[in-house]
Amino acid sequence: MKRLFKTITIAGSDSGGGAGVQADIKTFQAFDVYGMSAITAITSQNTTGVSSVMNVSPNVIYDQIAMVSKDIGIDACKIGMLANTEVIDAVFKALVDFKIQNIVLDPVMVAKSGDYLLRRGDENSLVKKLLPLCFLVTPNIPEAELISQTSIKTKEDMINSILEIKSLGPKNVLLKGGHMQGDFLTDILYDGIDFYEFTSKKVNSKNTHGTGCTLSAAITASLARGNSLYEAVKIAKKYTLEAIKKAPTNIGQGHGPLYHNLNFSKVN
Ligand SMILES: Nc1ncnc2c1ncn2[C@@H]1O[C@H](COP(=O)(O)OP(=O)(O)O)[C@@H](O)[C@H]1O
Ligand SMILES: Cc1ncc(COP(=O)(O)OP(=O)(O)O)c(N)n1
Repeated sequence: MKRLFKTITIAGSDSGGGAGVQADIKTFQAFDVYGMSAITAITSQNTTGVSSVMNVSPNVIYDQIAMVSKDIGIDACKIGMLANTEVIDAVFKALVDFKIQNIVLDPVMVAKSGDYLLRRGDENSLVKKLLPLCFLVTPNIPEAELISQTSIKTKEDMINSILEIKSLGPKNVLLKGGHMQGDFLTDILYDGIDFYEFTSKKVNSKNTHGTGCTLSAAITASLARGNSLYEAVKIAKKYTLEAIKKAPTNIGQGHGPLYHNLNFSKVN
């Protein structure tokens, strides 16, 4: 009988299917882990932007996490869109109450379309409450600039920002370089001792909606499967790059989604 590793995404729904819970569940499937969700918000979204958002009540978010924790169990947990401080508080309580481990936080703040997904001014709640609980936090460049209160233009700036973020409590930091200029993109991982660089050629494509969600969900799935953090990031980068390269060209008029249907169940 087959046994599956169990993962949850605590994130918002993207009606367009390219980011949020939809991207995470597709990614979990590609890694052959059992995917569950605690939906934090319903966004009316397509490849061009977000038109409306309905936040799920903090009690219901807590309850979703409680129900799957008590019955099914969670090997690794990805956190994406949390809309405001009340939601952050409910998620914090559930993570503590149910002693959830292997927490990967993608500190989602603004979508590629420019729409705010976390209420402006509530970033500090995310930092203060959730960062200390995280096994890994995966900011992009603008998120890292905001969290570390530094400006990032160079690799040295990336390192300084990472050190600042690490001092806020997460066990490990992965600063994604997708927003940097140049033909090559470098993500930098810091485990408190060493820095590891993951560099790949930049794919010239506008179909990159949901790259951050996909990467963090892939890391979560790979951790659940028992890989080390370094291996998990390496495999997740490979998956995300492949998914960008194979992105379909007929989905929407704006930033289209990635191609998630890759079999990474045997990649270790
Ligand atoms: N055009 C691209 N070509 C190759 N890799 C990319 C490209 N854009 C982003 N990535 C990679 O996708 C991941 C997500 O990056 P990033 O765009 O920085 O995050 P976010 O989607 O949260 O803004 C990173 O590993 C980054 O290096
Ligand atoms: C519901 C929801 N969650 C997260 C995002 C942001 O996703 P991300 O992977 O950062 O990709 P872009 O939106 O920046 O392309 C989202 N849009 N919706």
